[in-house]
Amino acid sequence: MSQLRFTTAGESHGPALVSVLEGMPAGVPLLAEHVDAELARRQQGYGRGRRMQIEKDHVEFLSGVRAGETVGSPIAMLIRNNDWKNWQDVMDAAPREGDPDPRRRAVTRVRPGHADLTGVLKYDRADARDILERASARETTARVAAAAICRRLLAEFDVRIGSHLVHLGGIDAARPDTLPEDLNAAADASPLRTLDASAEARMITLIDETKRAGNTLGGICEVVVDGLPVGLGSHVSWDRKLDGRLGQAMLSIPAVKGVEIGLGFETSRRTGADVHDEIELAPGRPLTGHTRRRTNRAGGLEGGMTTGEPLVVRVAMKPISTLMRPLETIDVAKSEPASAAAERSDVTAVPAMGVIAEAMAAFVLAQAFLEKFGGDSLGEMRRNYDGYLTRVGERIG
Ligand SMILES: Cc1cc2nc3c(=O)[nH]c(=O)nc-3n(C[C@H](O)[C@H](O)[C@H](O)COP(=O)(O)O)c2cc1C
Ligand SMILES: C=C(O[C@@H]1CC(C(=O)O)=C[C@@H](OP(=O)(O)O)[C@H]1O)C(=O)O
Repeated sequence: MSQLRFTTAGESHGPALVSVLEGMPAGVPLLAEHVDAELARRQQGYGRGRRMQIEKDHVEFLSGVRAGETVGSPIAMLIRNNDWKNWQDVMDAAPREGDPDPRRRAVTRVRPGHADLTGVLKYDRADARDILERASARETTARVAAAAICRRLLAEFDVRIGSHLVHLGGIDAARPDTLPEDLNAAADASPLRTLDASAEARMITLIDETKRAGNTLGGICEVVVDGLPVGLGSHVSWDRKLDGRLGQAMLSIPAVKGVEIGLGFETSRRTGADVHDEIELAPGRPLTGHTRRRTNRAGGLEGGMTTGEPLVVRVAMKPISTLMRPLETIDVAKSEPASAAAERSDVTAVPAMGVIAEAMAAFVLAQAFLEKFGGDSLGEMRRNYDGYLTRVGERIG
């Protein structure tokens, strides 16, 4: 079992979210503002609904951090839901049939594409609110908080994680051959987190039109990680392969339905000569053992291990399932056809999904770092890291 793990708790309209991260070494510099900066990035993105105007996510450390440094013990975090004050009576009371406020009635017109129907059947609940409160992507706030600490650890080893939106609702955003040095600074500067202003303008028009039609949109983000050393993960067992672990982490994000590493699905359409990355000597590149791939179609992974080239993962999100012009469904209380429940919703949340995908990558990579370099303190880990790179550097050349 990996030394590093996290768990989250909390309902979307409950008092707060909780995140507990265990296994972080002592000595990692950490302030609440590091976490808050990532929480704020997750809240961005044109196309989100009213909820994001209500929340201003802020972390409170309850344990594991002293005077701006981790101390090695579990780090418990609290993020309060501002919307709680508007929902407290709904969340505390049993639903009331016939109440004039629709929020106080049970959610029975289950939404196609959300967890509502499957959840009420599986957990034997009369009110789909008992399901949707936890299925909600509000939970990803707690993931981003835990991962912000993983990012702090990785930053100590000059690992940088960024993402940008490359597709929305049928419109591609151009991907420059050379990504900006600071990918997130460039992406975060625009409302949809693209690197293509002209495609983005068309996407914004599409979001506005889709909103007027009561419909929703999905899209794709690309996560890029640089600064990784060769050899994180392992080829020896299925559950140690880093590509498999990244795939699981990405697919656990609500509404994510596809993951590609490097060229991904495109590799199946090409011959080997146009897929595999030729290798050459490259003195002065310690992270790759002084070698270079002439291309990076593998996206930085071979045999379930990092090659030391940038890690490139694309993540696809389906359209949001709450439509303001609702789809047909059934009412599980009345056993009759109905229009799906719809109160408020995002039109699209793909830019936020990109930040969540970065977070999941940060967690999996921090796990892999700790497995490779171990250590109860940052200093111990650094000595192991330096020793490994020295050894790798002596192999070739
Ligand atoms: C950042 C983010 C925001 C989301 N916002 C909404 C929303 O406003 N309304 C909605 O119905 N689904 C929303 N979703 C998607 C649902 O949470 C998701 O579709 C649902 O939990 C069912 O899970 P599945 O799509 O993975 O099967 C959002 C997802 C993410 C990642
Ligand atoms: C609260 C967040 O996302 C929510 C995810 C979500 C869902 O069904 O997944 C539904 C919406 O919540 P509400 O029903 O309160 O409007 C989103 O706003 C968040 O990202 O912080």
